[in-house]
Amino acid sequence: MTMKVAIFGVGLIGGSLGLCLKGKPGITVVGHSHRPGSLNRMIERGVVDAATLSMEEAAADADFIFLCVPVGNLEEYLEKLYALPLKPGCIITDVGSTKASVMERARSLSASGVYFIGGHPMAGSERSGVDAASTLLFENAYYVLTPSPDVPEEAYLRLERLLAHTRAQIVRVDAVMHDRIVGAISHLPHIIAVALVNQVCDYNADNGLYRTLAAGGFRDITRIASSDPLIWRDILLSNQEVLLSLLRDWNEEIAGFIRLLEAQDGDGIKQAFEKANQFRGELPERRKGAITSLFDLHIDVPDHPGIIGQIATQLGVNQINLSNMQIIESREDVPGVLRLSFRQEAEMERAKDHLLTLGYTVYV
Ligand SMILES: NC(=O)c1ccc[n+]([C@@H]2O[C@H](COP(=O)([O-])OP(=O)(O)OC[C@H]3O[C@@H](n4cnc5c(N)ncnc54)[C@H](O)[C@@H]3O)[C@@H](O)[C@H]2O)c1
Ligand SMILES: O=C(O)C(=O)C[C@]1(C(=O)O)C=C[C@@H](O)C=C1
Repeated sequence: MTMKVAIFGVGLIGGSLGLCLKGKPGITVVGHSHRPGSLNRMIERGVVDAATLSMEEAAADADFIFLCVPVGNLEEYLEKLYALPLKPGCIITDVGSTKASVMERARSLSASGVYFIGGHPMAGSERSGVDAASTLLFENAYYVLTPSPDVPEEAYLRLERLLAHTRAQIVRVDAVMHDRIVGAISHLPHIIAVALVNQVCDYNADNGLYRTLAAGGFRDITRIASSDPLIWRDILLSNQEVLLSLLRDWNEEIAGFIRLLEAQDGDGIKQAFEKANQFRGELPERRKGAITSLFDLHIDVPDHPGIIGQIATQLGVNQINLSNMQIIESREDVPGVLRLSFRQEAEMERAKDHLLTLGYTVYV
């Protein structure tokens, strides 16, 4: 039996979902766009089986409908969809970065036999559009679902089964709680990144050295300032109350630093860094890649061409099965620059012994 999945808004997130679902047994993916120019691109990019400008055509007989449009357009899409004849049992879900407002609107629109389950994959990028879509975007990320209490468990489980193709971990969260949490760990950081870049720009635009010298720290903390302005306008407006309260707390945090500096309180500054180090060190590491591996080695390798090939060859010659290999771009959380992953602990131990005898520095 074939399942039809309709995706409205085939950009970064919609396109990535398409890549995860298209070609899976029994699944057909249809993409909808409001712009004629986008249809060919989504087909060329291979994220959907078919593309249409017609909402009716996309929604007809769909088993699942994903709304992947900007947050500010979700309500309008919901209203239009609920006015169409939808397949009984159809599940409508969204990927919007806020959940309370869309859940409320969906509640007011309910149609018999059609279920709305709010969704939000906690993975993304500062890039947007279908060209930025990736099969691996959701792998090992958390994917929040916010079903209202009247959604039958059967429907929830059906969506959960479909989303297994994303390889994300599904987590059920209350919509209001969701908005409070993502306000703090996603929306406020975007505001701060933008404010930081704008502060440097506003006060120093005529001194090119600021741009030249902007190194790792500035770039790390401001990557997300390059995010799509329209997408973020909608997200921030939709989470207004939560953000206003967080920004007041932020003012307090900054005022604390002003006081520490004015008082030349070195211990206080050190303590602030120690506290942040500890909390941040406890964040679970996110891993992306085709293979979920269990046993990892980190090794330091000298930076010269061919070294990675040599290590892979040395392991291969010794019949040690390597599952995955990753160069670690950001060294902040882990020692070593190369991660070697093994399915079996014994295999990892053999690799460690072998690499040690070859003189590498190895961390388990
Ligand atoms: N970017 C992220 O990191 C991220 C992560 C998780 C969730 N989200 C959420 O996913 C949704 C889509 O974001 P994205 O990053 O994929 O954005 P995107 O710009 O890459 O994609 C949005 C898509 O919606 C389409 N669209 C349809 N109607 C539109 C309209 N009236 N105005 C503008 N665009 C319209 C666009 O053509 C585009 O294909 C948003 O609700 C966002 O909050 C984003
Ligand atoms: O990695 C990024 O670039 C993101 O901004 C992703 C991010 C986040 O803040 O973590 C952004 C918005 C989403 O709704 C979910 C994830």
